[in-house]
Amino acid sequence: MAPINYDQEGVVFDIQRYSIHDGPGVRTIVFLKGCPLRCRWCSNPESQDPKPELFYKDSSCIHCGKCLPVCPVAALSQDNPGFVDRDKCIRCGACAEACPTDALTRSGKVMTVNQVLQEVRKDATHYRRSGGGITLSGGEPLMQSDFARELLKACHEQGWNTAMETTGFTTPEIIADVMPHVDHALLDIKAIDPAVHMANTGVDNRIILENAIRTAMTSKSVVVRVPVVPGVNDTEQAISDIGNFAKMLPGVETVHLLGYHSYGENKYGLLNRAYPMGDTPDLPKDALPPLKKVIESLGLNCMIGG
Ligand SMILES: C[S@@+](CC[C@H](N)C(=O)[O-])C[C@H]1O[C@@H](n2cnc3c(N)ncnc32)[C@H](O)[C@@H]1O
Ligand code: SF4
Ligand code: SF4
Ligand code: SF4
Repeated sequence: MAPINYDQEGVVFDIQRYSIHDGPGVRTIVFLKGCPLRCRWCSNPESQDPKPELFYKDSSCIHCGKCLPVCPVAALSQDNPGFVDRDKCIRCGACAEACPTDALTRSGKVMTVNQVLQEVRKDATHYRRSGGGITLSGGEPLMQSDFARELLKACHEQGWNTAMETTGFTTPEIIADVMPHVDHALLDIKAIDPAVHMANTGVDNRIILENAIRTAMTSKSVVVRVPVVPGVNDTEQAISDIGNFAKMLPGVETVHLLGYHSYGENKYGLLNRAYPMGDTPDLPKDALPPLKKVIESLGLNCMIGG
């Protein structure tokens, strides 16, 4: 195996410590920026653009004007200081550094594998006791495949368990390159019907379904995850289609059902974007147990949440 490149850089938008979700034991979740999908319900809209970007919180702006002169490309307006012309913005972050109230903040920073390791190491004693480790999430972690691979290799070198939340929308070569370094793959399947998938995520699901088979054949443990979204896949038929697909993946025994929530809505506002789900209510709690039964009737284990 090639030596680990600890200087490999990636764009990380969050590191969450002490998570008890997204893999076994206590986990540190490292969120990588960039995603080729545009799921209408995505709870992390700041994850989608591969580069760092600005959040602007109007209610925190005191109109001091300190952000205006530091912008090298005049992407901020005199009349509405925090409003960002996102086509002009070169993501330098100077305005966020100048802002005294954090009305402007930058999401995403370039980190090396070594820098992420130093952060993750703070939880390492909990990994040993709980069988936990690191989970790569996003965004789509496979969009930064070189960084993901080197980070996963470095974690294995430390003896830490690795997991990845992915939708697998990438090339077969990247699956073959990265997935052998993942102990637990949490594989999202959002819809089997190609038209439904395209209309709600912006991409064809053929690659995803083919790569799900490749992932199942490459990874040590794979769980299929389904965000259950009203009007998209919250019917017994849609869930049964996903269950039947999961059932034929080698080694897959478990499906997680995640009910749609609108927790990410406010972040769309901070990015000056409209929320694609409008006022769609969160999936009611009683909608999931019957769908769980559908999965179980296919001979699979099913967990609500995950
Ligand atoms: C933020 S995604 C990151 C991983 C990858 N991009 C994906 O979608 O699988 C992590 C998990 O959150 C789920 N998710 C995203 N938005 C959601 C929402 N509004 N409600 C419920 N689950 C959501 C995804 O389906 C996925 O299982
Ligand atoms: S991030 Fe840089 S380019 Fe973008 S608005 Fe702020 S100062 Fe201007
Ligand atoms: S520096 Fe911050 S508080 Fe001052 S005008 Fe700019 S966004 Fe508003
Ligand atoms: S694949 Fe995941 S990160 Fe990408 S848009 Fe969909 S939910 Fe968001």
